[in-house]
Amino acid sequence: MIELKQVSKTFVSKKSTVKALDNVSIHVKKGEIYGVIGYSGAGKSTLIRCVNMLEKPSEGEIDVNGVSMTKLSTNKLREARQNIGMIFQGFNLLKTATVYENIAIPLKLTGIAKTEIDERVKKYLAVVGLEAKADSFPSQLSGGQKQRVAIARALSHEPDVLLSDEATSALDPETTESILSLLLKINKEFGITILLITHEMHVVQKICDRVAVMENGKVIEEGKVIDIFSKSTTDTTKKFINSLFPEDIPTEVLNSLNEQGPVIRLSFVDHSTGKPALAEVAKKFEVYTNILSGNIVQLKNEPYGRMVIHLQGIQEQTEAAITYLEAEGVHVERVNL
Ligand SMILES: Nc1ncnc2c1ncn2[C@@H]1O[C@H](COP(=O)(O)OP(=O)(O)OP(=O)(O)O)[C@@H](O)[C@H]1O
Repeated sequence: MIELKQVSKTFVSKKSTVKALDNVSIHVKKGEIYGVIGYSGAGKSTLIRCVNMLEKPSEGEIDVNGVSMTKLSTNKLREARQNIGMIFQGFNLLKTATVYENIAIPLKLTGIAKTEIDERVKKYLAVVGLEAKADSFPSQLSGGQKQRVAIARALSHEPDVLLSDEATSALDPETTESILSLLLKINKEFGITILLITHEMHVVQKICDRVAVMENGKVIEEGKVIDIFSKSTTDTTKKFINSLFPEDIPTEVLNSLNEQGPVIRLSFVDHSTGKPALAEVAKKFEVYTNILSGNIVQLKNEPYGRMVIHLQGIQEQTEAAITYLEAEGVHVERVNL
């Protein structure tokens, strides 16, 4: 549905040259929610802005729903953009227009008949749960409500693709949850393909099917969210995942525990793997298992858990326990400093 082929973007000014995108290739499939995560300056905004040609790539090709965006004339590009909705961190609503008008005005500009506009505004305000706010002005709405208006405005053009540029970054945690649920709902109900950029792993965890991790303009890891969680290879990706599993074990405690037996980090997909395997360890081997921290997060399609455990016992037994856990499909990492 969205394909970036070897896309690069270089910003050149008198003072500097910045390669914001460096040979990026990703393929977002029809109907999926695809996340791009990275720290500030990684190139995420440039990437998403290239998809609808708000930014023109220096090299490479971009296809959206079979249309080669990089080759379109200005007129054709305007047409193609109708098929690509976009929502922003700052909502981008017209302050002096009502909620109704914020959705209706852009529709009018595309030449849609008045009755059809009225139908669409009402339909999509209902989808985002804001029928009662049609006559309100943006200043009378909360941040979450403003983002809902922006989502209704994007949907009213009935696009195949929705681009989300840090749409929840300015919202509190509870409102973020409700907007993420809304994005899931519209993805499911309308089959809209969603490409989102974020710096919050929580957003990827909750709603994405696949994810690309960006650093210095490059995609450094890419794949199904569950695979990135369980098999990440780069420090940057690990840091993003670790943000969901705070461990906070003081250095002194860790050092003193390691003297009495290994401290290990277990990760597992599905509840059925981690905890039962640990219970078996306690039965089968002469080791005491002491849980130092643990958390299970719900990914879009499956749960993923992590625990930090201290195994106390003679080395032969603790090593046998680790081998057993690995054989049971639990990923084991030693926690040393
Ligand atoms: N119009 C521009 N002119 C010059 N440099 C730019 C321009 N836009 C972005 N850059 C540079 O390109 C790099 C990538 O920026 P980009 O905004 O795409 O990153 P980002 O991952 O979205 O970060 P943030 O979350 O902070 O916006 C940065 O070094 C930035 O300074």
